[in-house]
Amino acid sequence: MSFSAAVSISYTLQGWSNMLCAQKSNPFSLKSSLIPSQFGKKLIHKPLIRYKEFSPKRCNGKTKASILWEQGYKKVEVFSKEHLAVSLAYDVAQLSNKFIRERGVFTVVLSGGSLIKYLRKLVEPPYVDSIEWSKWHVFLVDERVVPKDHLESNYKLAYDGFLSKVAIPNVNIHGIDDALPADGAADVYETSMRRLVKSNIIATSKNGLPKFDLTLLGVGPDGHVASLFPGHPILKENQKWVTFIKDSPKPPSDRITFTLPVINASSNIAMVVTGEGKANAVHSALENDHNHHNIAKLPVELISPEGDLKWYLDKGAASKLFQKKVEEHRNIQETNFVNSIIFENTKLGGELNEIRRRNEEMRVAHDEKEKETNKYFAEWRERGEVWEKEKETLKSKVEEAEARMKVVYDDAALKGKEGFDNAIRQVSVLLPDWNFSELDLANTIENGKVMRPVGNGHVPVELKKMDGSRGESTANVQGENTPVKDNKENQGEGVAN
Ligand SMILES: O=C(O)[C@H](O)[C@@H](O)[C@H](O)[C@H](O)COP(=O)(O)O
Repeated sequence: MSFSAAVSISYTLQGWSNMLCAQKSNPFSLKSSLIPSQFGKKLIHKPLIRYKEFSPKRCNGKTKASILWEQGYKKVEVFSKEHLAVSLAYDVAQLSNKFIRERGVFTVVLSGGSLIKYLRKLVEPPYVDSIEWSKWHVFLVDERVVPKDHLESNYKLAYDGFLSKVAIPNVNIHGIDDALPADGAADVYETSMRRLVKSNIIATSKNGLPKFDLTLLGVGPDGHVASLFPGHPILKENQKWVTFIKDSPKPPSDRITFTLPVINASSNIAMVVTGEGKANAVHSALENDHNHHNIAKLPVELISPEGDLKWYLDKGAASKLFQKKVEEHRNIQETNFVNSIIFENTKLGGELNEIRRRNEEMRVAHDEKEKETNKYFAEWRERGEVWEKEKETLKSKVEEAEARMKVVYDDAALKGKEGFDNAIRQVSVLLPDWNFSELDLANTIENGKVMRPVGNGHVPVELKKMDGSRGESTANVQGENTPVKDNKENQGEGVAN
């Protein structure tokens, strides 16, 4: 099983773009759900994918999902500190099983520093009991030239924190000869490595270099790895497997260290880096443009193994990595925001234009209606004037008719029934619209009044009086034989016959 296969992660984010879709619990979560859709195009929100080789152990307790991405050949995973230890133990156990199965041994190289504490899960169940510790051979990638029980000793650090708690035989823990000075200690260490290569405990790379199964490295804030410091000449060492340094910028000054080619010959390298102080170094290693050859590279940038390389980072160490992406993301958000405003404006502009258009339509319709109404009023005014004139004409005709009727009625009053019938005839001629037929046929004179039949009785006939009002007509017509004289007197208006 290769390192990459072993590095099965609990949750994997596919590629850079999807990194932006990480869960909120993740420090790099950018809440892509807030990204506004842009003109129907939505940023695709891919769910976290559960990796096939997911191990429940990796998600125990408060451990959280991590972010993984690959940039070129580099695998980088960002964890909470707890999850980092859980994940690292799982991966180391997988590699241990793989190499022990394939080679019968597992050669592991340790650096000093904080790395040791991140191996703490290996000394707990299930690993403490399940790993074949007896098959392990442990080496130190660098060592301070101090006694093994010295507080500065990497051997002591690793032994106290890890090696003494698992069943690795002491003979398989390869520390330096602390009785020797740095140069001697480096030589002896290399010699014993050569012996182990010969006996096939340590595998050999195609360049004839020792090929360790797993090298676990820490990184200094200045970008150093092992005891290979920035700008130091031993960075160029390509003959020796193990060299020494007597002017280490990080105390103590005297150290031995694996050379860069030996480190890079490893089958697997795990870079375990935590804390914001390492963010620049991590950024240089993972995001620097490596085409700029004239810029002096940090030692960490020179880690480029034949096998697999994986970075185990915490939020602090990874904090500079995402800036470009965060910036890009922010730009996208800003662009989307501006676009959405433009879109809204355009929409509102459209709506406004529509309202203006409808308003204009209504104004035109209103004007039309007003014109029609004015025309209508003008017509009616005109008609009214005509009617007024007609009314005047009619009035004078009515007056004329009334005057003549007066003569007729007066005459009728003088002549009684016969005179009345005569009057009716004359009035009929004068007022042809009036219906006098009933009157003609059925009128009778009762008590001196002209009556007409209604139902079983008779009612007085209404005729126009001389003053124009309606009333019981012919009050003066009292009977066929009523003397004309009396009628004339009753009428109160003498009319010449
Ligand atoms: O002996 C040493 O000083 C270490 O081997 C050194 O290379 C160490 O690994 C880094 O400085 C990171 O150390 P931290 O992880 O403690 O920062």
